[in-house]
Amino acid sequence: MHQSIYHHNKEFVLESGEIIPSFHLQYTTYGKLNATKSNVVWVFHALTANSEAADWWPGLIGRGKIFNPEKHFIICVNVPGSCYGSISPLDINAKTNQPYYHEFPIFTLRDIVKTFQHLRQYLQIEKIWIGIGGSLGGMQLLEWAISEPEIFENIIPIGTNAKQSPWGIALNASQRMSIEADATWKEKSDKAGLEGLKVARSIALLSYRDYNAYNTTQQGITEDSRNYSIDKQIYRAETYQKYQGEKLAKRFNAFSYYNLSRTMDSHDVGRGRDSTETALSIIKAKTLVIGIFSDILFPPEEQMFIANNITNAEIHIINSLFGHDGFLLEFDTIEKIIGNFLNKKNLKNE
Ligand SMILES: CC(=O)SCCNC(=O)CCNC(=O)[C@H](O)C(C)(C)COP(=O)(O)OP(=O)(O)OC[C@H]1O[C@@H](n2cnc3c(N)ncnc32)[C@H](O)[C@@H]1OP(=O)(O)O
Ligand SMILES: N[C@@H](CCO)C(=O)O
Repeated sequence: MHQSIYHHNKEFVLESGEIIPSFHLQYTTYGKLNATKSNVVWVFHALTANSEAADWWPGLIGRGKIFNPEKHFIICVNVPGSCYGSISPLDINAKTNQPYYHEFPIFTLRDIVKTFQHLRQYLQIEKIWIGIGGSLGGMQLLEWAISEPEIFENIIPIGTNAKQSPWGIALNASQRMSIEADATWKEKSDKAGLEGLKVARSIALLSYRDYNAYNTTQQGITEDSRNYSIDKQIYRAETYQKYQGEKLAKRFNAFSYYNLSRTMDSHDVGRGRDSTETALSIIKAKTLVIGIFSDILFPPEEQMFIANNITNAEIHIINSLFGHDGFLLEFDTIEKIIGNFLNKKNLKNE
């Protein structure tokens, strides 16, 4: 594993028209580029992950796995706006000499892809054998496969969409409202909005799981409250929500979260390209779309829409108890589907 930072010390114009003096990207690589540079696997991470893809996708990336550093050159880049090493709201704004905080510009998916294209050129990568990503990662992948259709040989978008849905926007807007309602949110401090962030994660989690998941894992009351009277009992589903909020607040910040949710809401591969369908039809890569039946955030209909509009795309919808988060947990099933796809297409995986 190798971690690096790419510094782009030139002005960068965002889709909004805002100009930033420079940007930097934290990226992690596993394995080596082969002589023909034909073994690149570009992994795109989701909302709160980082560039260390083998850590959060251990069932897919690693020695003996389908994406194997002994054979492949695997790269994952932390998205601009996130808090794991790339340009972020906590960085110093050269114009004010203060952290950006609330002034951090929104990177659209198209802006993110443009920063990745600079990194690709810097690394002298001409072709990407496989691009793969779930959720926000899939959004990056689709946007890139449309803006540079010659670059990707194969793409595997998972649990994602081509345009953020009103449902997704409503969920993100509610999460932003919870951050805005935090009395500390207006403060210029790294810790501003952390209580609101906890609530935001709790709201988000409801869309990452579903009714059955909670029924299966969060029945009943906590051990501690077993002898309490009925009005004082504490429900496991409640402590779960609270715990998940606390857990995120320990490793993330409200500024990155707020901004990345705006990034997601701006997602529309059809913007300025006639229509979403037309945009998807530009993709030339062999495409495997994977969805999850229990995903209520990016439901199977959205996966079918993607597959129906990309020439010869293959689609699989899998079962998972974990809803949307199934893309981070159903390794065995996903690995098998990818393996079959590669075999069927006679794609060498050497
Ligand atoms: C630096 C970094 O860490 S970034 C990279 C890591 N993060 C990422 O990659 C982001 C993507 N990953 C994720 O979103 C998550 O890790 C997932 C979806 C893969 C898995 O989610 P998890 O939270 O581990 O799973 P799950 O929903 O089953 O919850 C289990 C946790 O809740 C706790 N829990 C379960 N039920 C309850 C309850 N009733 N009350 C309180 N806590 C509970 C468990 O003890 C466990 O705690 P732990 O995480 O400290 O071990
Ligand atoms: N659990 C994922 C959900 C977003 O797809 C994350 O935290 O990044």
